[in-house]
Amino acid sequence: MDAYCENLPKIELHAHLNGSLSEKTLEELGCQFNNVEEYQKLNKIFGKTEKTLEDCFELFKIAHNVTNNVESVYHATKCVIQDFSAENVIYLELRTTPRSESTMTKEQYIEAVVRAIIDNKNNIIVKLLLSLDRSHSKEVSEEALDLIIKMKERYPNIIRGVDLCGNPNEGKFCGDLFLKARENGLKLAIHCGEVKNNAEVKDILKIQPDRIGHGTCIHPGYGGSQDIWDLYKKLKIPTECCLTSNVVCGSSESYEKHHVQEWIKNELPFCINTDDKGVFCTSLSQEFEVISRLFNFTKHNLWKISYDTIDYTFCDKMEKDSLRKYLMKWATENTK
Ligand SMILES: CNc1ncnc2c1ncn2[C@@H]1O[C@H](COP(=O)(O)O)[C@@H](O)[C@H]1O
Ligand SMILES: [Zn+2]
Repeated sequence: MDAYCENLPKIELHAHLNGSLSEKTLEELGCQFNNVEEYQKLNKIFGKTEKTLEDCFELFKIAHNVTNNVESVYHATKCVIQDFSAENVIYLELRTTPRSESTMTKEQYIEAVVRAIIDNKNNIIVKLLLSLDRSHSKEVSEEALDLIIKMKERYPNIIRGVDLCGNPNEGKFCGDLFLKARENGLKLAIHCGEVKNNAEVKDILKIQPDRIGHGTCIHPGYGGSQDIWDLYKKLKIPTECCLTSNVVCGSSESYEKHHVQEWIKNELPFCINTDDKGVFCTSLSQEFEVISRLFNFTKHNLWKISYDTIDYTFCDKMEKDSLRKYLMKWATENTK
């Protein structure tokens, strides 16, 4: 099964650039050995306390310290694309928060990421989602959104959507920003219910994002409420599940108790993702192995997850059709 998960053509829809850097990439970017170890420390403790989610947000600073100029942002993006491609990810939606540093503006940051995407599209389709960080002030986010809209007009085939990310215990969801993003042709993928916050989850669901991230605390068995779950079941918004991320951060008690089981039981749309494969020391193949073990999935079940995920991507119809064709052909050649 492990080889099958590795070989299966996969679709990754929830990967944060600076959380996805491998040990090798961090070293190439000049990261010290002890900082690389620190970046990966959560996976080693795997002990989950309430504090680990908070710890996690500290770790991104390690990557941010070495992706602080256009060359390093370009290199980081290139390496992450190549790493995903090497494990047979055929379609990747990478997300990142535009960041300014003393040597680059947010616009130059986005340009560097886009350039790396354009230069590294062998055997893989890559789209970009730009993130707003919930811990930033509304003014900062408004300005960032205007830039995102401008850049989307410059690169309409690459920049496809907006994400809301950042420490879920900080800041808040500003619905009007996302409505504006949508009016300007951007798709919405919003981190939703990573921690219990029923009022916010309701506000997010009400604007009907195209996808939600995690969805941990929506079901009543996981801190949500019955009316929120009923609303979710009616809307059937595809949920980006990131099992290892949730277990390592402690937002899920264990793989066995992960909320994805409610999606499976109720036949609700979900996809499997890595979130931050560098920080959590995972890969998309590994996430497929986890889910296959948990639910005794057959090869066909796993293939179907990959195939259904095409529906939830933010690419054009023609690209979706070509992905479907590719997976169909792969199935006929690999299912004996
Ligand atoms: C663990 N669950 C999560 N929940 C919410 N936001 C997360 C996250 N994991 C990562 N990020 C967001 O992604 C940024 C790093 O990548 P970029 O600098 O944008 O490429 C983090 O700073 C955080 O805002
Ligand atoms: Zn995330």
